[in-house]
Amino acid sequence: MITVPANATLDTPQEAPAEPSTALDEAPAVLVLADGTVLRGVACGARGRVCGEVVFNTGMTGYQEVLTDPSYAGQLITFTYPELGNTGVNGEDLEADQAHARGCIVRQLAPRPSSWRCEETLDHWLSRQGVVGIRGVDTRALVRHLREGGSINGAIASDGTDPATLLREVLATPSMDGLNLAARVSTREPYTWNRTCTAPFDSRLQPGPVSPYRVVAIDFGIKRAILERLVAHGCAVTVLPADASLEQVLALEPEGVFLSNGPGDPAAVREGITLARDLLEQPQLPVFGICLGHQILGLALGGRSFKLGYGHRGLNHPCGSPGSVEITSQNHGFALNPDSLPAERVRITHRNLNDHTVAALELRHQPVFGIQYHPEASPGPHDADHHFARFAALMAERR
Ligand SMILES: NC(=O)CC[C@H](N)C(=O)O
Repeated sequence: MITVPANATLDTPQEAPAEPSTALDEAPAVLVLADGTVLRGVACGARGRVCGEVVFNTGMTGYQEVLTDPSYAGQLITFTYPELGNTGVNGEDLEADQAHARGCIVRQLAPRPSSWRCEETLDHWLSRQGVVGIRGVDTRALVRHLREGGSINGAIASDGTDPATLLREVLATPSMDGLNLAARVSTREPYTWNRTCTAPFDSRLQPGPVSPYRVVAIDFGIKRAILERLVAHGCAVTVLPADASLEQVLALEPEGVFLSNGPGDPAAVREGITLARDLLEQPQLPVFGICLGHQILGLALGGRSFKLGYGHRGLNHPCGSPGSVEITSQNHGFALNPDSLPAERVRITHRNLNDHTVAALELRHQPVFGIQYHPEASPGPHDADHHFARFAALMAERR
């Protein structure tokens, strides 16, 4: 029997701090594709209606990194992982200052996130970011449809717009292909970057150089994780806008130049292709391109790009070179035509083992290489992080 002394004052129980509201929107929403397909669901994120290319990502983690990756600018992303938002949203796992995806299509939104890093619910963050979402969609059926018919334009509406009206809007919306989307997401002003990720995950890192390698990164939609990995591998980075000229780059006396990832059709990034062509005239200047940067290198070499059926967007894509396989993080809708690359200058070093498309290339006689996949991961496996060390080694050799 517990007795409480008469003079004891039992504090009145403090009101538990109000949990952030996790009540989900129950308003109807609809997804319409350009081929007339209609999928009904429930609103989440921002209310409204958006049009864009409907793509899918098969990753089981990393929804926050994907939604903020500028490479997804203008796209409506379907997540095949059946429940999203499990760990909420935090202020660190961002690849840019804002979400760049326009829409989010999910099977189920976790009603109550659970993570010590959670700062707000995904639903609330999507709403603040202006990303129009739809949940309760049969994402398996949708992804099978996209795989069979290819990526396609579509629209999400949670503002009561009827499917027929929405279809007319989709059909009236021009394709993004052929547009220079990199120019829209690139920085307007140069800036420097010297932070690495808070938890360097690569214990194999060699001690950095006495003075960091001077790297100029061209921002076609650069992911923050790439900047962090360059710094982790001993670089001090100056980021220039997508339309930087050779003179602006060389004025910074770079030891290496990085061509970044980014959205849209690589053939439309004309200033970037011109710059890459000029950089290739500097025979001893190390150049490293990732994803869009890799494609721009290939185009600058006289190669041609083409659009994949439904793209590669996920975290488990095997890419191989003789004797080795890397499990890679991928997000691209275009690829380089291997037969269009000049074999006397270019060696294709890696292929995507799912469909044999070009996954990486290097120049035979210059310190230049391109990676179609994402060695910075974020999200995804870290198998390919060594490509950053390879870039650093090319600069170290020239010191
Ligand atoms: N992540 C990227 O850099 C994407 C490159 C290009 N926009 C593509 O879709 O292929």
